[in-house]
Amino acid sequence: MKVAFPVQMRRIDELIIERGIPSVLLMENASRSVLEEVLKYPTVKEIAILCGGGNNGGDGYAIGRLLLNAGKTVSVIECYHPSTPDAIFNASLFVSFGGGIHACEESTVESLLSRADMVIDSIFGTGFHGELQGRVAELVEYINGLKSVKLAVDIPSGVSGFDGSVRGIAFRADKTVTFGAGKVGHYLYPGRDYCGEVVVRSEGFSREILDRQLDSSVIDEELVLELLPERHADSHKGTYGAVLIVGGSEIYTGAPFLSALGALRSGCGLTYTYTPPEAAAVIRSNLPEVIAIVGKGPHIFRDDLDTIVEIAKKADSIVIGPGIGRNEETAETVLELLKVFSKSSMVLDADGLYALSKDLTVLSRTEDILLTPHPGEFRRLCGETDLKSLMDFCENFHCRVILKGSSSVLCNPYGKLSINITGTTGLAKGGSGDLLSGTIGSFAAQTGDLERAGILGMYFMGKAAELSDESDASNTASSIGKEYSRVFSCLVEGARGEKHGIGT
Ligand SMILES: NC(=O)C1=CN([C@@H]2O[C@H](COP(=O)(O)OP(=O)(O)OC[C@H]3O[C@@H](n4cnc5c(N)ncnc54)[C@H](O)[C@@H]3O)[C@@H](O)[C@H]2O)[C@@H](O)CC1
Ligand SMILES: Nc1ncnc2c1ncn2[C@@H]1O[C@H](COP(=O)(O)OP(=O)(O)O)[C@@H](O)[C@H]1O
Ligand SMILES: [K+]
Repeated sequence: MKVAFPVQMRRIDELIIERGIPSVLLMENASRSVLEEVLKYPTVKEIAILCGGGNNGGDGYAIGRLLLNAGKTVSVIECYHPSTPDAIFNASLFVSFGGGIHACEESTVESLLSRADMVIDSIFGTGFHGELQGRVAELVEYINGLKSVKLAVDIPSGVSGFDGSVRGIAFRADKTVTFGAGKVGHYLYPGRDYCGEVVVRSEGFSREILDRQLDSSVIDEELVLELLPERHADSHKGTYGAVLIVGGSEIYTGAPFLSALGALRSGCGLTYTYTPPEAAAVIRSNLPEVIAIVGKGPHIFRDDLDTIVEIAKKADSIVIGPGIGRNEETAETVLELLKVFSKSSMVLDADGLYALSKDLTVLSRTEDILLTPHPGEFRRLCGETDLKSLMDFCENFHCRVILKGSSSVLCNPYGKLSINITGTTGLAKGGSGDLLSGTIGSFAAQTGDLERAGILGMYFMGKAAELSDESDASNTASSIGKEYSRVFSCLVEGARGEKHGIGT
């Protein structure tokens, strides 16, 4: 599902208006779709709408008029004077259809809000920046404490549509009705928490313009089915690629095992690991299908370089880092490997990223690398962890990065985002990152495309956690890796349903 940055959405609105649909008609269409969503709550009779001065406020006045016509009791609370032509027009229409407007400073506003069955937030939309302040912040905080149904128009006020960040207070919605396409800020935390259920309504928008203007996505089943490598009856292990995982140390003996589990279970033809002996023993006793090559010492050292390079000749992708540790010689060896493999398809994870932080210039020589840091690791590389910094980093170093979290974002050098929203708190436990890196390495070996592999890997691990029978608290990366089979089955069933018009 395509998603938009606010600036892209503004451009889409402009293009549609240039084609001849008046902006006020776009506003009417948007407001009608909100009306339909409100009418899905049959017990809601009395509604309070907070309106800002921009076009989001304009939507609010139009929604108010439509709700009055639908027989509801409606009060508008004016947070800012209407200032755009469409907001001014719709505010006056609301009044001429008998609507009542209250200034937000009025002392009766709180009791009016507490009486309402539903509160609609039409204060700010995609034009919001900064922080809610003064009386508006006070009212939003008051509303957040009420039991009524809360619905946000386009995006909850206080949430940045660009990156989901919230400074101070924001409206906490049960449902957010958005127009044309979801906004990036709907799907990234903390914004994702404030949106409740996100309903995308695109009546009146042109599919062709949306497709042409937008390249970022929230990863959904449809996209995954498009990207999933096919499996042919007439095939062999060579058809599905080979991955080499380099990692492990005498302390971290399980990480390469988890990474190899991800690789095996996501369909790779051959999985090689190169690890110190203690880590190889774990792999050999748990995953006999893996070709576990044993390193020379308790860590990956310079002495191992030649053998690793030799094995890598058989691999279509290389994962470096799971459990590799922070020994200084190991870090130097990792930097050497990055230079030697500069033309290979590589996933760099965990303490492989620690090694990279010692010399970021190595990135300028790599042609096809995906970094998979969590925010702590990314801060070490970049100094910041916000979305703009991530996008700048990928552009400057011409690389791909997955910034992992409760929502994860894959960013490419051209500012295209792929946002993963699958997953559970069962993944918030040591080991999940290792499982992910091997899964991505496996899909990279199968498809020859790291970005595609990153998208598939994130979705697979998250979906497997969702489908697992284990409770989130007691789930483990090794159990989640074993659930990949269910993800494949679900996708196949979904595809079959779609083919026969059943829907999923
Ligand atoms: N034709 C269109 O462009 C359509 C727009 N629509 C609505 O219009 C919205 C976008 O409208 P606008 O671009 O007018 O943006 P907003 O309605 O979000 O308001 C932006 C205004 O608020 C001010 N502002 C921003 N942050 C502030 C802060 N922290 N404190 C005080 N003031 C602040 C800005 O300076 C600007 O004047 C969308 O979210 C959507 O709801 C829909 O009606 C669909 C059609
Ligand atoms: N609450 C959550 N919801 C969804 N995914 C999560 C959650 N917590 C963690 N994850 C995922 O689990 C993985 C954890 O990776 P990482 O922090 O590197 O862990 P590890 O210490 O196991 O290497 C990431 O892919 C992250 O997106
Ligand atoms: K809003």
